[in-house]
Amino acid sequence: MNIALLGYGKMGKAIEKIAVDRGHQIILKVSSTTENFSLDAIDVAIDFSLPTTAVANISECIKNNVPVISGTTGWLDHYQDIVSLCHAEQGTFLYASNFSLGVNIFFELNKTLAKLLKGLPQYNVSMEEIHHTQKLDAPSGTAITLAEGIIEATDYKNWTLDAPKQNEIGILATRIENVPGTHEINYDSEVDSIQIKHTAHSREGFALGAVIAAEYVHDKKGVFTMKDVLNIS
Ligand SMILES: NC(=O)C1=CN([C@@H]2O[C@H](COP(=O)(O)OP(=O)(O)OC[C@H]3O[C@@H](n4cnc5c(N)ncnc54)[C@H](O)[C@@H]3O)[C@@H](O)[C@H]2O)C=CC1
Ligand SMILES: O=C(O)C1=N[C@H](C(=O)O)C[C@H](O)C1
Repeated sequence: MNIALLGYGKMGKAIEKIAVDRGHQIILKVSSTTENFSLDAIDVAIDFSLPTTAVANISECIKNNVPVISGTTGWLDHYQDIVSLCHAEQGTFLYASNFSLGVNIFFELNKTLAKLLKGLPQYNVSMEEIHHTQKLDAPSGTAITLAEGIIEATDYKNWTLDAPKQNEIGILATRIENVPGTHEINYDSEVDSIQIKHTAHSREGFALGAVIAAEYVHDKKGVFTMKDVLNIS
């Protein structure tokens, strides 16, 4: 496939390596210094840019009939606008807060654990996400997806970065130099604790999942998620 990288930072570079190893060509790299670009001859675009640039990048691809996947976090207030645009233009779009195959399994484990603990109010849930110090958004997109999974399965209503009130999931966002991404969910009662945790050892897992997702969508139409890619029902 001919791939456009919309964002050529830490993730763009990790994706380039894996895409080339899998036989693809990177024919466009867009960064903050790119003034104009053409999407001619692009089979699929991969957006890992900034919270402030993702919506424009994704819209441009959809309007030019170029399938696009995005891993950029921090822009999700506009997710439904993008879904509507994609349907209106009969385009192709996939967003994932985390492309790691392991994290997508972890999302399912999280929902199963939440369902199991729904009837046991003595367990109080909380979450910690740890990332590198350059990260622009907090909490992470992954932590928001995890919290939404718990909210869907239980009586919790919201997540918060502040001290949690009744029915709120407290998220602690910690920033430490060079940490690629760690997410931990804790259920604490007076007598014991249950914890589940995913630790990324590098960005390679995110990048591999993104290339696999790009390969999946490039010849399809519609709005997809990693559940479609991984055939999770
Ligand atoms: N969904 C997932 O699996 C993952 C998501 N992320 C997210 O991906 C995004 C990028 O992460 P990193 O690569 O670590 O950030 P980064 O800061 O290293 O790279 C961002 C790049 O975007 C470029 N950029 C600026 N304006 C642009 C524009 N208008 N169009 C295209 N590119 C532009 C910058 O020049 C920079 O190279 C973040 O939102 C991060 O949270 C990061 C890792 C995994
Ligand atoms: O910014 C990052 O680095 C990451 N961002 C994503 C998120 O916000 O969840 C995914 C991953 O944890 C790394």
